Amino acid sequence: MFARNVAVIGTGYVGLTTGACLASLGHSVVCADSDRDKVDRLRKGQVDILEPELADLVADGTAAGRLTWVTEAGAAFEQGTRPVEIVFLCVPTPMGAGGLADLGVLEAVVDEIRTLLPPDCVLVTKSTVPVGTGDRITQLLDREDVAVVSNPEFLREGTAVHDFLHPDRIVVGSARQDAAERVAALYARLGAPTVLTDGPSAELIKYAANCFLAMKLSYVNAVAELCERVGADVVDVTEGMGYDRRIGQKFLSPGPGWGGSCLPKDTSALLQLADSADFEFRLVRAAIDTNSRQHKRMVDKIRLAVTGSRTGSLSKVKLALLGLTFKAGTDDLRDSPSLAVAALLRQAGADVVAFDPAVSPADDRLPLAVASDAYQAAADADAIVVLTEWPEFRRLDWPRLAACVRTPAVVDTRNLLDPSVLAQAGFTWSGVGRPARAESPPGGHLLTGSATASR
Ligand SMILES: NC(=O)c1ccc[n+]([C@@H]2O[C@H](COP(=O)([O-])OP(=O)(O)OC[C@H]3O[C@@H](n4cnc5c(N)ncnc54)[C@H](O)[C@@H]3O)[C@@H](O)[C@H]2O)c1
Ligand SMILES: O=c1ccn([C@@H]2O[C@H](COP(=O)(O)OP(=O)(O)O[C@H]3O[C@H](CO)[C@@H](O)[C@H](O)[C@H]3O)[C@@H](O)[C@H]2O)c(=O)[nH]1
Repeated sequence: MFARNVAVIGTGYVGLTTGACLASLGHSVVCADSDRDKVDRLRKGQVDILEPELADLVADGTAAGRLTWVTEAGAAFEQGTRPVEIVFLCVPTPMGAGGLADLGVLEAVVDEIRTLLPPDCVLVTKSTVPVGTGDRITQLLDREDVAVVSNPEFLREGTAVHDFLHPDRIVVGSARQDAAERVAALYARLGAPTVLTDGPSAELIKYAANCFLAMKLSYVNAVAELCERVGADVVDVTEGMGYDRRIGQKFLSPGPGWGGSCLPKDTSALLQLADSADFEFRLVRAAIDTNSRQHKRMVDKIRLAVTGSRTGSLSKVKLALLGLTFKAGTDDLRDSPSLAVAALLRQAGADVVAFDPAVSPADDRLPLAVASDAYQAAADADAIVVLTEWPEFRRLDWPRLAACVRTPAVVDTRNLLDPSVLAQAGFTWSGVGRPARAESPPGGHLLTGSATASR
């Protein structure tokens, strides 16, 4: 393998993982971020996101001299003795006006570095960008010698390092095949299937994949609703669906709705892209609508648990919310369904106190009270609502919680808890797509082979 000189611009979930993992593969990487405090912390080996293995890779790469840190994107090209050959753009592309991806930061960075890029280098977009962005970057650069390549990233938060080093596939697209191959060669040691294609196809693969995942989740949330109406159990239904290898067991867990920094913005951006191509992408529209409805459905469930009616008043009702991050294993609160449900509960007049193992009570990003543990959050609560599937919630002392609350009711929007454990502690339990039970259900059982259901 040839070790390459690489620059990474933006050191968030994607950029930091990219930089640290490429360094672990033997490449020399200089990481640039405009957030000076973050760069100072990284220089000291401090990683401020919750990602297993990332801090170790950062420390190893820094100690080996293969990872260095700068604050100006342009300064990334002045490091080391050999010129930077490949430059990754890993800056944010948040949801902008009308649901379009906001390319303001990305374009500003391209403008900042266009004259500073070393001759004959490759500029790679790893940020998620709409189809046509590669062509736009080529125009903005106005440099014949610099090739533009799309290399979308598919890592998940909470398993970012693992996903980067064990990818299902690598996608590289460009009008310049030689440049695409140079980028693909960076990952050669990973032995992953590699799709070499044109720029627009690579850009679309990213959106098409994320929107497919979002549709799968909205479908499963709709199946869960149907289960409730006809008396079926979604846990057994999805297990039975998932053994079909064309469907698979993963991404079949119903919940309070899908969220995070990617699926919501990417579904919106794909809708806008389709719209601009005069195509009404009704499936994606339905997935988004089903998701917003899911938040409201969770509030109705809570009303039912607390007042006995799906339309009962939540005014002055005290609710303990367990889980604020958009899924377990991350500290990311961006577009979290928990926050969407919490906002609806507050609008309905409820008094909410939350606990999340990854969110500090001193965190001032949140418009609600955060307790330092589940027992404090549950004090005098009319119901406990599980919103994020942190495994530690299963291990809570439920009899102790029963002694803290005003009414022993649990609404489990992730089907995380064992209803029989709760029943023993005196709680009523309601989940999503499952009959409300006091005892463990018989469950779908596999008579031969072994169950492999997982997210
Ligand atoms: N988070 C994910 O799981 C994930 C996965 C795949 C793809 N993506 C895509 O990757 C991109 C980045 O996402 P993220 O979650 O890593 O974002 P992030 O917000 O975690 O990190 C972005 C980083 O860019 C830095 N930055 C902002 N402006 C800059 C500038 N002008 N110069 C240098 N640095 C600058 C910020 O300080 C921050 O450290 C987005 O397009 C996103 O859609 C994200
Ligand atoms: O069975 C499931 C699986 C997920 N979710 C929810 O779906 C959302 C998204 O989860 P996940 O996809 O694991 O989160 P991300 O880390 O945002 O990863 C997605 O978005 C990234 C950014 O584009 C992509 O790189 C990843 O491939 C893609 O999975 C979260 O709210 C989860 O709680 C469920 O409700 N049920």
